Amino acid sequence: MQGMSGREENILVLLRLRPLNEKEITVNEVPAWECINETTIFYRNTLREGSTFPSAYTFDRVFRGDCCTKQVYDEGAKEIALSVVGGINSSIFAYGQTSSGKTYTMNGITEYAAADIFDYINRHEERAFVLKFSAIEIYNEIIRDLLSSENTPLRLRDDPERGPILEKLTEETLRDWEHLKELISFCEAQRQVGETYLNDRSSRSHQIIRLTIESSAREFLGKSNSTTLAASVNFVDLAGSERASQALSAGSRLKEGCHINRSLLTLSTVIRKLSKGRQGHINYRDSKLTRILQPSLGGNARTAIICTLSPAQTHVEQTRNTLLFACCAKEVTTKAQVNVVMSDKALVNKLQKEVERLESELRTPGPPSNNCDYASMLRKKDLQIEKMEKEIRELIKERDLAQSRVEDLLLMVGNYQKSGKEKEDTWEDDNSLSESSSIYHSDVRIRQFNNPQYNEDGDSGSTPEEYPEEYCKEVQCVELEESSRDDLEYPVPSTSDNGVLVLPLPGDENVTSQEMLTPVNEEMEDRQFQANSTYSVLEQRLNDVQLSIDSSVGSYPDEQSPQAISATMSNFRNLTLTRSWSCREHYMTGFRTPPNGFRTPSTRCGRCC
Ligand SMILES: Nc1ncnc2c1ncn2[C@@H]1O[C@H](COP(=O)(O)OP(=O)(O)OP(=O)(O)O)[C@@H](O)[C@H]1O
Repeated sequence: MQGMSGREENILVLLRLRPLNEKEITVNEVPAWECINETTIFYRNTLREGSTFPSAYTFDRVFRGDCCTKQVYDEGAKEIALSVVGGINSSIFAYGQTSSGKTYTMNGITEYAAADIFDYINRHEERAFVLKFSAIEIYNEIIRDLLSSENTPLRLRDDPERGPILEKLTEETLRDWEHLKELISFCEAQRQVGETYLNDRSSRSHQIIRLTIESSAREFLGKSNSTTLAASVNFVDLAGSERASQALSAGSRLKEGCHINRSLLTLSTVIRKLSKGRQGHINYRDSKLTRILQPSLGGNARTAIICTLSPAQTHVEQTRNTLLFACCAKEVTTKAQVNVVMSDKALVNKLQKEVERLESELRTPGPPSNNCDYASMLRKKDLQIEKMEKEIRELIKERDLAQSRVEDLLLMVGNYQKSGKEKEDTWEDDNSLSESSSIYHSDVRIRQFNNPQYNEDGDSGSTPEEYPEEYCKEVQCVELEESSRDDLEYPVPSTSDNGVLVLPLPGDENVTSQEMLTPVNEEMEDRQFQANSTYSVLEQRLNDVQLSIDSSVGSYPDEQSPQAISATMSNFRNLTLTRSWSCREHYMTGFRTPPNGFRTPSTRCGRCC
């Protein structure tokens, strides 16, 4: 059974003052209580007695002695009782001292409510209804089935879903109104009633008549989506509290009175505790009555309590007790909910879907949610690293290109220096321009580099074609490696204040630009400067990207999957910096540049970097 969460509401508390009965009139009782309006009852004798008790009490509704039970039902209990047709459990109680009119009231309320339920069923032909009747009494703390002639006590057990359950309780499905009347009469005959001084027909037990209504929309009957509303309404006629001295009870009556009072005391305690909130232990289990009524007292049912009063001055103390109970009860809240029962088909359908879902989960076990996060994080980081690696490759290319331009410029400078005023070209290769970027003009001629390290014999006339190996640029192939990052801080050509290009040479670090180079024309200087700038910028960018990768990899959580980490690290290791002298610059044949005279540690191999 599923419950749709409902709103919290207070127990409805109604007060019914009965008229003075014959006995009371005989002894010249005068009414001590008066209903001064629809919600307030007033004690007339406060001033005369100088009582410290309040003289006025206010409730949801109070009914004078001349109000009929129909009015009490219509203006008080009806709304609560009929909640049952909408799938909400409800309970109507009558509480009060002996002979105050509980049975009188509840008999009428039960009949009016049942009549309204029948009427509702007749007016709603679109729904199929099943109406069930059951009745019990609690007599001397023993639960009896009032529909059974056997005197076997019923066992009460607690069901975690349905609450308190009475085992083997007879439940009659009602056929019609006559059938209901028949059953009510049968229960009445079965109930423990005894004569006391205060009441000729005093109820010696608590009686609970229960009507259970199940309804389903006819159009969905037998279909998989069929659901049923199911709820019960309890009509509770409590035994009345009594003073042995007033009831003049003895023997079995006295014993009954003790049980009645004890269970009523438990009920009062439960109500008092509930009225102060639900903190702490609520002693429902102290009596069968409170155990059975638990859902109606602090649970999911709508509840109305009709407190019945005798107006006689002789009962003023019991009346005050009842008023005190009523005051506590009006503070108690319940949270009514609609009870929906699924049809067997709908239930099977729902369970089948659940089984399918679980099976598919088993087939494709997903990682726990945090692993899932890590996996997506890893994927993201891998993509980031991949992108950065690409960027590095491009930067290396650009940087190498810039480096080669620097070298070309140096070559040109050397040639200028060597050829002096003759300005005689020793060789030229227009192809060299093919790989040059836009900083070169087409009319720039590349001249032979005049470095004794590579041209010891001074054979300036040798062409690249004649010495292919010598002209191959054997460069430092630098692979990224954290440990050798310092190697990236190599000397780069710079321009001196007087406009000469300063190029440090290996093994001759003190050689000045003047000794090495002669001033070149401004255009050459500009180009050299641009090349140097580009080169430095590229170096810086390369470093930045490397640092970014370092931080990306470093930010991986420790719990990453080992495979993913090792894959990432292997990518990363491919970028480690190592020196290699075996790599030859890829443009060695196409770009016929003479070997330069100094190592350029920043020059990297285009293949493996
Ligand atoms: N509102 C009323 N109007 C007229 N008569 C009433 C009213 N209430 C009760 N009576 C009469 O008072 C008498 C006692 O009523 P009832 O048996 O209902 O009291 P009770 O509270 O159920 O008592 P107990 O606890 O002993 O069973 C009955 O004869 C009943 O007809």
